[in-house]
Amino acid sequence: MRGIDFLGLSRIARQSQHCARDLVLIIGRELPHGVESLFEQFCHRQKISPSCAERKRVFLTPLRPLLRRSSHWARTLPIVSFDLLRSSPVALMPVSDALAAVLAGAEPLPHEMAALDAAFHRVLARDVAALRTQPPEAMSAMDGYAVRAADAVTVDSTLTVIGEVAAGRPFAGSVGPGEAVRIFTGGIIPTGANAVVIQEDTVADGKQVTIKEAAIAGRHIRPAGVDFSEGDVLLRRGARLTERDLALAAAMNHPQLVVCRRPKVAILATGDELVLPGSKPGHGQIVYSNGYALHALARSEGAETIDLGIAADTLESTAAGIRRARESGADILVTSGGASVGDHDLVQQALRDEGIAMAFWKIAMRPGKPMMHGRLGAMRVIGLPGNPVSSYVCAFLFMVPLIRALSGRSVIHHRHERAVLGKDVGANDMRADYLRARLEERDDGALVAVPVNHQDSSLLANLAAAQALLVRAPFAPRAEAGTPCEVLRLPV
Ligand SMILES: Nc1nc2c(c(=O)[nH]1)N[C@H]1C(S)=C(S)[C@@H](COP(=O)(O)OP(=O)(O)OC[C@H]3O[C@@H](n4cnc5c(N)ncnc54)[C@H](O)[C@@H]3O)O[C@H]1N2
Ligand code: MOO
Repeated sequence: MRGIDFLGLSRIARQSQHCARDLVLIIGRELPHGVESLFEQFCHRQKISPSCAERKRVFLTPLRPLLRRSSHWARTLPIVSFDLLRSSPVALMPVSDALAAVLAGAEPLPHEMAALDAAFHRVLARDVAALRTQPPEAMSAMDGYAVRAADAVTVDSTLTVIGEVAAGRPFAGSVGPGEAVRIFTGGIIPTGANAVVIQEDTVADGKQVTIKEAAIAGRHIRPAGVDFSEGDVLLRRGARLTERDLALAAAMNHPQLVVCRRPKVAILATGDELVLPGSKPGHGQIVYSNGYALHALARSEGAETIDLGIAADTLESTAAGIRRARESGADILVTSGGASVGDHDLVQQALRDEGIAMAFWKIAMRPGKPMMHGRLGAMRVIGLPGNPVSSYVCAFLFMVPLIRALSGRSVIHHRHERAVLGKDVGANDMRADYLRARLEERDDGALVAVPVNHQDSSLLANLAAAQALLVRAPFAPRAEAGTPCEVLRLPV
């Protein structure tokens, strides 16, 4: 038997139990000879049953039969997979566990004041109550005449105009029997009047006005407080302020609002091969693209971004980039590239040298398997894979909710939407799949998700053409066009 012993197996199983799942599968690409008996010994010592019954917490199973199986449990169980042939087992963390790890302890950043004109898209740190009643008094909704309805129920009644009220210029007197006051939209209804007759329904003649359409009590009058009353809480903590919210806050008489500080996201690319767009790439060079999507995505979520440029494929250069991120006071460091297992993939080592507390490396997802996450002091680190689609998809799935949580937003998760498959998809393996898909609308209004033909994680043209990620759970069975599926809409 290669590479696995009793202690190794125990370590794997202990690690697998740390992911706080009710049920865990330990999966080997193939099970080395003898591992079953080790597993039985392990289960015996841990007092867990190695058989397939419902009470068990840990299963050992070879991958192939599992993939062939389409029974309910194989499709729906959370999976932690370990390569049993390696002496140091490597876990692929389930997406939901990885997201929980990224979001662990992510509290809203400290509060600050923002003037209204700088508060667009900021996140409220406190509920906002109205400082006044709106409108503060009954107001006219139209240009016309404020009257006592009882005096103007008959067509052709003639009233004496005793004054005028415009927005901001109230009428000091009161309207008595047989009297009217000329009024304009936004004018305060004078005492005594209880209706407005619009000017199109009147004939004016000097100080006299003749009513051509019977008045109705309350007509064209906005009662005091019809919009809101002093003390009403109309904007809630955690809301990202829209332009409509800003107008409302202004009407509530708030010149500034208490918001959460924006997260600072530092972005560090790695790779000797990268050259900037517009240059003349040499043989084997690749045009840098990931950062453009990452900066824009982070900013559109309300973060401030810091560009740390491109580190060379050396530990020194990568570590220098990481230190610049710390010096800049970044809340989040996002690296791209160098996350995998190649000789030039140095990000993990550089982060470890800088003292990172690594939470995970490798997720059971496609694209994006080699993503890593950890903390360097207060700074959260998301190590994205270099492939452009992997880097974007991971940023969308993990960086965005983290930015939202630190920004203080009450809704941080992407919304899964129901759709139907636009074409057949094959059975999935142990990694959750995030297929780039176009969205179409069927005649009956149903949303149809059509996965693009080529899903390779280097294909930016396909990513740009997609409007959604079609989510396929680990071990999802083959599914035919027309069957329900779940999608995450990509930002527009
Ligand atoms: N033996 C294995 N090889 C690979 C594995 C594995 O498990 N075993 N995983 C594959 C997967 S999945 C991914 S994803 C990639 C990720 O690798 P890295 O994070 O180390 O990325 P790089 O090697 O640095 O780059 C990959 C690819 O992307 C290009 N790149 C990188 N940064 C940028 C950028 N800022 N703009 C545009 N393009 C970029 C880079 O030039 C490479 O072509 O590893 C697989 N390999
Ligand atoms: O999983 Mo990697 O992210 O395919 O390219």
